[in-house]
Amino acid sequence: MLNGIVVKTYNSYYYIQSGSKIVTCNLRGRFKKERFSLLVGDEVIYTMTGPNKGVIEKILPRRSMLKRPMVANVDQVVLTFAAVNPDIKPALVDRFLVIAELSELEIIMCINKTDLADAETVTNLAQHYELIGYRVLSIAAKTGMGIDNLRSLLHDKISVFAGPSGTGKSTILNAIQPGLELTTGEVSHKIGRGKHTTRFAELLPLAGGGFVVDTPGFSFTEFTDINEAHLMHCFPEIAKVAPECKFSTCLHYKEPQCAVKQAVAAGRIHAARYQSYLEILAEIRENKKGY
Ligand SMILES: Nc1nc2c(ncn2[C@@H]2O[C@H](COP(=O)(O)OP(=O)(O)OP(=O)(O)O)[C@@H](O)[C@H]2O)c(=O)[nH]1
Ligand SMILES: [Zn+2]
Repeated sequence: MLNGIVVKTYNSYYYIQSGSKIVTCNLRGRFKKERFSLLVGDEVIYTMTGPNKGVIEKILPRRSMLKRPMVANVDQVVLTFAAVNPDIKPALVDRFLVIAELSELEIIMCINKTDLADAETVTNLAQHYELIGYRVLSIAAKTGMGIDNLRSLLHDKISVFAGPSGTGKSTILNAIQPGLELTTGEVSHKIGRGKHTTRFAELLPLAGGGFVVDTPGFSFTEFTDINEAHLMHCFPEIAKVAPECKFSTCLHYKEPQCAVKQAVAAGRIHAARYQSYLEILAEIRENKKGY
């Protein structure tokens, strides 16, 4: 019995990475009967049936599951923004943060292209998110600044990159390990992967251990899978204060004696973050009306 991780699926075959080798496996019939969908990222036990060929005997329990893209056992999301070009849009950052929080993965924020911005701008940006409690790395993929740091955070983990277009996701990956390229938005359009073609993500192995998902996560920022009451938990600084609100059902909107609104007025919660919260709350309500 051997242990491995599914790095790719293709035509009912599963490519299992075990140490440094790849074994092509299929599933025992009983799994097919159970209609179990084995995902990239799943850990399995297999036996060899020939040179580089095997059969999957057992699927180990999943630690996590990311829906977009569908990958099991992802540990963390690296949210990439650019200090400039394209300039950081705080409201867009907040939307990405909410979706990342929904996935319940560890979040690493990367502020890239710091070579193009002045030091003070970068420090202020980083501080804004650090104060909320996020881990922020200021990097420049082009010059290599901060890349060693990021590489060490990816070690032995399964990581997915996400962030607006043009912020440097592919460049960062290439700086971390030349040749390890993300399948970017543009590329997938070029080869015609429309929304009707199923496409499964793959895991790209990192030289020192760990994997990166080959396609960026959750780029469509719509809030369909979330309810109003849960939204505050995607804003750590709001969730922290919320228990002090007069009403336990407080959505921190029009309710009286709201500790969140008081914290905003006192400057303990950033007004722009609260604004993002209200905007997303309104969107969730709008979506609900459509049902
Ligand atoms: N000056 C500077 N330019 C950078 C840096 N990182 C990336 N770029 C440039 O920014 C542009 C976009 O980089 P990509 O790596 O393609 O960005 P991406 O996030 O993968 O973009 P999408 O594929 O659209 O999602 C390219 O022209 C890169 O050369 C950096 O640290 N500094
Ligand atoms: Zn409240």
